[in-house]
Amino acid sequence: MRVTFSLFHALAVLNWLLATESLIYFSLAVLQALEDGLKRADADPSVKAVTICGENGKFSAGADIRGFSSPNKQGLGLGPIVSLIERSEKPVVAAIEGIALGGGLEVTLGCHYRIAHVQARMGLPEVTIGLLPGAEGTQRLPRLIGVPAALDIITTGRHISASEALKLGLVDEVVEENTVEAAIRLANRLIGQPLGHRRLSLKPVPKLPNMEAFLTEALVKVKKRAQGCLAPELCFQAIKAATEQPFADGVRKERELFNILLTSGQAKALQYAFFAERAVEKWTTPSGASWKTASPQPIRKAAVIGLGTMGRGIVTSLVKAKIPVVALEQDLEYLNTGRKAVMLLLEREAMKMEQGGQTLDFNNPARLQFAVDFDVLRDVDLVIEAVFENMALKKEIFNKLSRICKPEAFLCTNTSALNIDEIASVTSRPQQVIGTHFFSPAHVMRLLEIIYGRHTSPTTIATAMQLAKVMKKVGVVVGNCFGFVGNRMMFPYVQQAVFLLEEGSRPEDVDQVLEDFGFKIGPFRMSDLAGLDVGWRSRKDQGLTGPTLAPGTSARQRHGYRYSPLPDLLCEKGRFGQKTGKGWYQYEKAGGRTAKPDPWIHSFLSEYRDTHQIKTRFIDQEEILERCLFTLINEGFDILAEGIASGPEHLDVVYINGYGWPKHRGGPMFYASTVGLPNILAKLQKYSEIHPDVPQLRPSAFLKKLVAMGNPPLNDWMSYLHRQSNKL
Ligand SMILES: CC(C)(COP(=O)(O)OP(=O)(O)OC[C@H]1O[C@@H](n2cnc3c(N)ncnc32)[C@H](O)[C@@H]1OP(=O)(O)O)[C@@H](O)C(=O)NCCC(=O)NCCSC(=O)CC(=O)CCCCCCCCCCCCC(=O)O
Ligand SMILES: NC(=O)C1=CN([C@@H]2O[C@H](COP(=O)(O)OP(=O)(O)OC[C@H]3O[C@@H](n4cnc5c(N)ncnc54)[C@H](O)[C@@H]3O)[C@@H](O)[C@H]2O)C=CC1
Repeated sequence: MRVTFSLFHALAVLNWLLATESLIYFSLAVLQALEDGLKRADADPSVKAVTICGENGKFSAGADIRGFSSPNKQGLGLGPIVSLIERSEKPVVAAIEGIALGGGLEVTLGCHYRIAHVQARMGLPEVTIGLLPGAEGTQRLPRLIGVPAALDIITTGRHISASEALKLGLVDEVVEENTVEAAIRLANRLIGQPLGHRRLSLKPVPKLPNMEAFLTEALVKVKKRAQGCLAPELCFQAIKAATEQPFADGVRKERELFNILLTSGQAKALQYAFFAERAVEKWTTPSGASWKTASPQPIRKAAVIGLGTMGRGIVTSLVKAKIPVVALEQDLEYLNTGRKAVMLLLEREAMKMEQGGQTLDFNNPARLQFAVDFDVLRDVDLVIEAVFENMALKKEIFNKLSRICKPEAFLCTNTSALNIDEIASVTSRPQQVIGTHFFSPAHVMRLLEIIYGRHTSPTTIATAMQLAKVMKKVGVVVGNCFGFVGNRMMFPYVQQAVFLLEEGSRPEDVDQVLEDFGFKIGPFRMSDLAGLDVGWRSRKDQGLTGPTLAPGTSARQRHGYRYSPLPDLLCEKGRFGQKTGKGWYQYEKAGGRTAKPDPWIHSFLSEYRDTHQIKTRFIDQEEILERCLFTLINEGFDILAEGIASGPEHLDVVYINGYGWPKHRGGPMFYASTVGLPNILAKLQKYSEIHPDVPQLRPSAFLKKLVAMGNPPLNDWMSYLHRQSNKL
């Protein structure tokens, strides 16, 4: 950031570079230089007006987030600097280009006027990193744009466009040309004019006829959206203070609330998640392939095969990303059903986009084409297969694709668990075969698990990662194993949930504990939503249930380990979840969404326990939480040890973006580090002794090693993988 002194006697401009670093966020040095520059401008009689702008076309991304966890908390001095700007007797104009976020936007609120470039984005995203705008932003913004708009921007942290900012009155002017020059021109025009009415701290908060009722209702909404996250509610409290107290008292309240958040575990977890998401972009594989050296290929046209639950969402995402797409089904009947579903999704998306001033063009056959004939795939650059989860079918499709598609085309599978190498083996181009595992609903969920096989080339991985970015998804590169990262960790979690039902819990008890922990939905609500038949089909294919099961197999054992047939029994009764109106819960109708505890399930479980002579016991919340979460985490340690993921942040990003893990708890591996690895190990050992026939409860060797090495911080875990430990 720099301060530009605009001289009165001519349009000569003195540029004063405040920071030698070209960072877009504040360091302590930038803040110091900003303060010094302002003081010098005030003291210099030849300076008549001041313009503040950023370097390299970007105003500022706010404070350096890493500074919040450093001992000398960088950025804490910004509030007084914003006041200093506001008090200046010389007009100060902000020239906003690129981004003005967090403390960056708060600086502009101290300025007397704000000019933004038409492509600039603004926002106060502190809430997303567990904080609130602590440089007096919660007090100035409501005074400028009113309480409802300020509440929306501060409690959601969303970015707004320059045109929205202009409508809200957040900026005074939007320009298409050089913003700094426009700001200097304005600054020169303002010289000598009164500034009192432009100082936000002196203005009252605009009144609403029903402020109290509005705030009461708003708090309910904020809390509902927050799902256990502290920052949105404290943002609300700070804004409420602006409506009730004079500016100085409001600022004191803002500081008090900011300090609560700053020292909370939630802020640490959310800031960890911010950097984890960026760290996974820099992918590497054990063979040495890396984002640094691999170049993505352009995708000018794509195809999706199968327009079921997943295919529909994938097509929608591709259309939204402006990639022309061919959508293919097995016959005309399926095609028509799929087409209707896709069009409905696109219409809804178009409506949402229109509200934000954007358009979505999908009625053009050059953008979206429906077909049943594989021949139309000859010119596509990339295919995403999303047919039934069946290896024989997937192999048939890949063999066909390999023969029909042009040699350079990439072949992707949306399988949720199957072996990528086996699928690739039937093609003549295994180096261009990759798993692209979307999550349901695919046009909404941000995660894209990208699974490389033994022969997958670095170019293919880079292309899939680039595709994720274009589709506005978070790509996470992982290795090939049954269930990859996400589902492999999910299996023991769901398995424990079902075992708990056998032992005495009810679906709603287990779900409640995990939802209270912060999951968007518990494991049983989630199974009902995804469809119980999906897992049933997979278990039948694995020979765990169904006609291929060896006669005489014990009902509750497979391969010598504990097995629960409960989900199979439900499917045999046609209870597939929401789609059939009955699953672990009952619904108002087939396709219904509101889960109600089902007395039928309660008596079914009771009969089941009687049949298998299981003594029902009361299971407390602690046991439910520990058995579900610690087995999931335990599997995560095995995944790391096997090199399936290159670091714990990969697992955390997968869980936050694909499985509804509460972001303010930082992901399962971060959570494990906060609980303490010795505690997790001790609990797993305890439960494993009670249930020796459940291998998933046996502590991972890597977890044991980390505990033996003294419970190192999460950042260091991977360095212990290949180190010898003589303590084991
Ligand atoms: C900016 C982006 C939109 C850019 O996105 P994109 O182009 O996609 O690039 P990225 O890959 O995301 O980022 C590139 C690169 O930059 C890194 N980075 C980006 N922003 C930051 C940042 N703010 N800090 C650190 N690093 C950042 C990013 O990690 C990438 O690097 P890599 O990881 O190496 O790849 C996007 O990046 C974005 O959205 N950034 C975050 C923006 C944000 O959240 N800003 C808000 C920050 S918090 C803030 O600004 C608050 C304040 O400034 C308030 C000051 C505190 C005042 C406190 C006063 C109260 C005093 C009370 C205490 C008193 C004590 C007492 O009295 O006792
Ligand atoms: N449902 C979910 O939540 C998730 C599913 N997946 C995976 O995505 C894939 C698809 O799953 P769903 O969409 O749920 O299945 P689905 O059963 O809803 O849809 C599959 C579609 O594939 C079509 N199809 C079958 N054979 C075909 C062929 N030869 N040619 C063209 N189309 C054909 C079917 O007609 C059907 O419309 C599976 O591999 C599944 O494991 C992955 C993530 C989540």
